[in-house]
Amino acid sequence: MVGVLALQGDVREHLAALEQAGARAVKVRRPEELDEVDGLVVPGGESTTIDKLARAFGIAEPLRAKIRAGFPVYGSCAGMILLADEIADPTPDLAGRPQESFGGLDITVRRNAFGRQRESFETDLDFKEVDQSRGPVHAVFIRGPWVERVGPDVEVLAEVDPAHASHTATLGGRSRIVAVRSGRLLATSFHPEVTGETRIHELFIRMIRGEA
Ligand SMILES: NC(=O)CC[C@H](N)C(=O)O
Repeated sequence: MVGVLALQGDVREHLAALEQAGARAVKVRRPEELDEVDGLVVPGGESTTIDKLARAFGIAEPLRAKIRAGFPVYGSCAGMILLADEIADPTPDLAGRPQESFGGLDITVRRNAFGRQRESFETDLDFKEVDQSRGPVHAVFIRGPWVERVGPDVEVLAEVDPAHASHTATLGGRSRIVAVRSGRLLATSFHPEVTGETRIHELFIRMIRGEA
């Protein structure tokens, strides 16, 4: 059974995508519920809000500990930010306390890297570790982050090619990393759960089962 962290964000879409990819999926909000699932999806939404709510619900620390112990987690968009060990531009809250992440992935992410809402875009990606015979992965980016640094144990699964994006200026003429994996942690800057694309969730389910 796979959980979706249900504090804020597009929880329902991830539950549906997991079911479509062949897993049973449930919402997870409380620390006890973490122990009932074999892996967790951290959805897209607003990473500062999810961070604050996770601390308020007392689930941030238990989740950090589980991640350190090898628990499989897939983070999409805000979820990628929450899995990153380092946020390039952490937003402080009203008390001046900087945004925190759960961490686990040895990467540095930049929030809203492609620009604001109106710079949201879609593109096709070559995505490693998924069935290529089903074509490229169509990716929707909604105020997504990109990955600015990857550690030695992090595998890059997909990059946005500046030639394919409407973002030549933002990208500065270079490709940007938008999907990574390290051990049993998976993260994408984009939202496969909104396009009917099931291969990323299928990959995550295979990772949980130890098949990928
Ligand atoms: N679609 C998303 O998840 C956007 C992420 C959001 N910009 C953040 O920084 O948390």
